[in-house]
Amino acid sequence: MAAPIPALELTGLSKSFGTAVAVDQLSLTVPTGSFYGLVGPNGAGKTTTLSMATGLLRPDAGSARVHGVDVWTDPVAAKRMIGNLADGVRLFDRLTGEQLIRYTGMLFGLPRDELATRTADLLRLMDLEAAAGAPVADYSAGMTKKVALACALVHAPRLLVLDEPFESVDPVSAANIEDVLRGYTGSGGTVIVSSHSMDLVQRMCDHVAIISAGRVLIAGTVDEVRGEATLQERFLELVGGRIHSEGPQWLRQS
Ligand SMILES: Nc1ncnc2c1ncn2[C@@H]1O[C@H](COP(=O)(O)OP(=O)(O)OP(=O)(O)O)[C@@H](O)[C@H]1O
Repeated sequence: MAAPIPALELTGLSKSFGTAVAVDQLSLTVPTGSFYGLVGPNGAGKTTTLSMATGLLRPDAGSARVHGVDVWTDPVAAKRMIGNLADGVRLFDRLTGEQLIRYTGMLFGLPRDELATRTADLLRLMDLEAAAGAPVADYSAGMTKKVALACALVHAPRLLVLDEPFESVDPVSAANIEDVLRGYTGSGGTVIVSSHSMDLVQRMCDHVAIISAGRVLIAGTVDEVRGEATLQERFLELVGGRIHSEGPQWLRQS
């Protein structure tokens, strides 16, 4: 029997900025229906990888396929299947939260009635109903993150690519979002999420890849990767870089 087509398949992805290699022949297979965590130290290449995987940044080499569709040769078909919460991408923040979600849904050609229902559902889910009529420019960091996440969900994509989705999000909203994402993967959707929270990845994800210096150090199910240790311990063991110190002398207060 032929192997099932993965939700996301990255093959030999590479990207340099000048002489600095950000992503170095990175390959990764994200199975359909998985909740996949991408972790790594600052500057490891997570955002660069996800930007190339979602059609935002052209790779120097390699390919990205979403459910078998090449992101760079057939971008329209691929992007229809992707919901993307990207790091550092500007939103049309003169729009209100409600307008921004509706506008995003319109770009995907959703019918007006359906869009009204989805927008209302998403505003409720993200606890943004009270702020729905305010311009996104006036939102807090966490509210901005939540409205961007709502935009990523509105067209019910088959693959969700979320760069640090819980950063700045309050615990109640995070728990609500977590429930929705679990329901989504339970129904066959796929999530790939980058995070610095090992606890969150260990709790939520069934697969994880640890990347460092633009390469995959290890990838597999969370249980395979962590073995007998916690994910945090495994991460520190593989990535290194701990400085066992109480800080410089000049900082000490006594
Ligand atoms: N537009 C750019 N121009 C120059 N260098 C860049 C650019 N984008 C990323 N880099 C470099 O590429 C490397 C990988 O960056 P990237 O943002 O992908 O890391 P990251 O794993 O997402 O880090 P963090 O956890 O800090 O968000 C870093 O060395 C960074 O300085």
